Amino acid sequence: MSLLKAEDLSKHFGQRLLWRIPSLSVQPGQLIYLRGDNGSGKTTLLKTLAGLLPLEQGRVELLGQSVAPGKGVCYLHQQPYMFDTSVWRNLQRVPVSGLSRAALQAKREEALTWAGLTEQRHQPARTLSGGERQRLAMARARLSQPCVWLLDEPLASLDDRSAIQVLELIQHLQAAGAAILLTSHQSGQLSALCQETWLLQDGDLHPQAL
Ligand SMILES: Nc1ncnc2c1ncn2[C@@H]1O[C@H](COP(=O)(O)OP(=O)(O)OP(=O)(O)O)[C@@H](O)[C@H]1O
Repeated sequence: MSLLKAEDLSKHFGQRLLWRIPSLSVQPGQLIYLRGDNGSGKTTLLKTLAGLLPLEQGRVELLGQSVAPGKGVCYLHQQPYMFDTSVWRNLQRVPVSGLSRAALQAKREEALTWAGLTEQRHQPARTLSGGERQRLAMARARLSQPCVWLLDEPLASLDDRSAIQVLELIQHLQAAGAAILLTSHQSGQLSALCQETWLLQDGDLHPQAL
């Protein structure tokens, strides 16, 4: 069963064809490393799969339904946006419906602990380190329980320790059955973890051995 499935995708900027992708699919528990040179179109592909950019043609479906931003698929930018308030209030800014106040509070606490940010609870989010920001962005996203995570350079500018912390969160999501598609220019840290690599090159998407 595919979680995310896309067919007949293409993207142009003006006359320039960025990529053409006949089909792709992502399964539960899959961790896929999307590679490609600068400018090959990785970010544009992730945003297209997240429903954040309009389709020129074809379709992108999550469990058989057209993708819609924020519904089951999340896209996280390499420099996540931080609301200009505390870490805790950043979690409070995420709209979550269908939970009692107490259950929502517990869910936020769990997300904070999951991301290893309990000590930073009252810290202004904009003062967090790069790794802490990435982890807070993941904790916020987790509140909406996406089943597909599209992570754009989650390890960029992180030292080894911070990268390991982020990778642990990614592995935890994967173990829980989420599908993760991520880009990175630091292949070394990913080769042991990813089941599959996709190379975006000259407008085509190629599955590739690591
Ligand atoms: N809105 C836009 N209008 C015109 N060109 C764009 C637009 N957005 C992106 N591009 C171009 O499309 C190409 C692909 O950009 P994209 O950010 O998807 O590449 P990338 O593979 O993620 O690159 P990097 O590894 O450097 O992050 C680049 O040449 C970029 O300048």
